[in-house]
Amino acid sequence: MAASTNIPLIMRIVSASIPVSTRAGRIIRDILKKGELGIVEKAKNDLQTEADRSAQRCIVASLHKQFPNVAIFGEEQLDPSEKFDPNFLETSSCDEVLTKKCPEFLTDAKDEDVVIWVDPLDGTSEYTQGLLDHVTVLVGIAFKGRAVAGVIYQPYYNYKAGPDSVLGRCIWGIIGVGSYGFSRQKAPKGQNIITTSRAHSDRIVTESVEACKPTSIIRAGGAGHKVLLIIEGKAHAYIFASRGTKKWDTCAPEAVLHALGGKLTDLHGNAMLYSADVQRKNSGGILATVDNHSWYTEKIPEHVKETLPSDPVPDFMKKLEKPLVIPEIKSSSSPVNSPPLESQDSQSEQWFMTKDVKAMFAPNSNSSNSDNGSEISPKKPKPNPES
Ligand SMILES: Nc1ncnc2c1ncn2[C@@H]1O[C@H](COP(=O)(O)O)[C@@H](OP(=O)(O)O)[C@H]1O
Repeated sequence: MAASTNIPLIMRIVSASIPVSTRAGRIIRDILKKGELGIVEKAKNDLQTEADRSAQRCIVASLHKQFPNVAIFGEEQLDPSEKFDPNFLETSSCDEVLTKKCPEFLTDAKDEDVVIWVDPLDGTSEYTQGLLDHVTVLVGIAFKGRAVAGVIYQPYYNYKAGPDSVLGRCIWGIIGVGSYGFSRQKAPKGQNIITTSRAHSDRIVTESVEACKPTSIIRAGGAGHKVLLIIEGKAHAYIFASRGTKKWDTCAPEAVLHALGGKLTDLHGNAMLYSADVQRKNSGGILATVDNHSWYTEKIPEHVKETLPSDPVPDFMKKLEKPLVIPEIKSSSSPVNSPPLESQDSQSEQWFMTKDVKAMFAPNSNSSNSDNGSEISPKKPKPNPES
């Protein structure tokens, strides 16, 4: 049953996104089982399957039905005339979320403050190659342009563990509430394990990883999966010196990581921006860590940073009132140790309030991009993201 509207919006969206992403995960498994993947090459090295399409239809239709005035952006551009099977609508909610107290800075979130970023199948390339634990479903929730909550469903979690194991798991997090659904582990002491892309690597990606002096490198698929490697202590940092990922790849993982005291930023250490009018590409690359974030940003070569500038600040952020500091999340409250690196981060996150939240829905003047994904936006700004 859908949650009562007395409950703060962000809590209701997270509560709804857990069964929705779980359902999408089931769709992904069913399609692979049938073996009819319907692979389309959207661009060089960028695949889409029937699982991406069907999972997105389920997620977007289900969330839109429950939150008709919230903007939703999905990775896949789908044919709107295609019939949607109402059996794939999921409108239940997760009670566990609703028992948590909404953090104060999110209690008054209005429909127009919120954007939902959906990657129905992160790790598509790995899905087609049978590397199934790399696959995740990502539902990220942004408030006033920043990632604040996320759901990561891993449909093939436990798939090698035998027929008696429960297949799939759901990880979720809200900044100020915490992250749930996984077992947090320490990254090994005395090592510096770095994870990066396996399918979209190049010379610059490798050079940037090497500059951070890894003791070993894990080349893995999916932004969601790589953030899970960090929060479960299998890697110390996720580094991707490329503009290849988009907002739907990072919003949910960023929020889950941030909610437990970690950080996901661009390679400069600057915040990712997730309002409706941002460009879709993460043009400044990705750096995700639980500890020692600034140690890594300092190690990235300057010439790499020059080729990967931070996202341009969208118009609405330029009209900000004074920055608002939100509760700092302490990673030390959980058993995570530092990599063998010298400095500790002490930067506190800064959050911003806009004078006029509607401004964040204004179309932006950036150039267009053929890879916009799809949009359901009740305030009908035609986002015009830059490539
Ligand atoms: N050069 C590139 N071109 C297209 N997509 C890219 C890309 N680099 C990264 N991505 C996308 O970013 C996500 C994480 O990449 P990776 O698995 O290589 O770490 C994947 O999303 P999807 O699997 O949802 O398409 C991947 O397709």
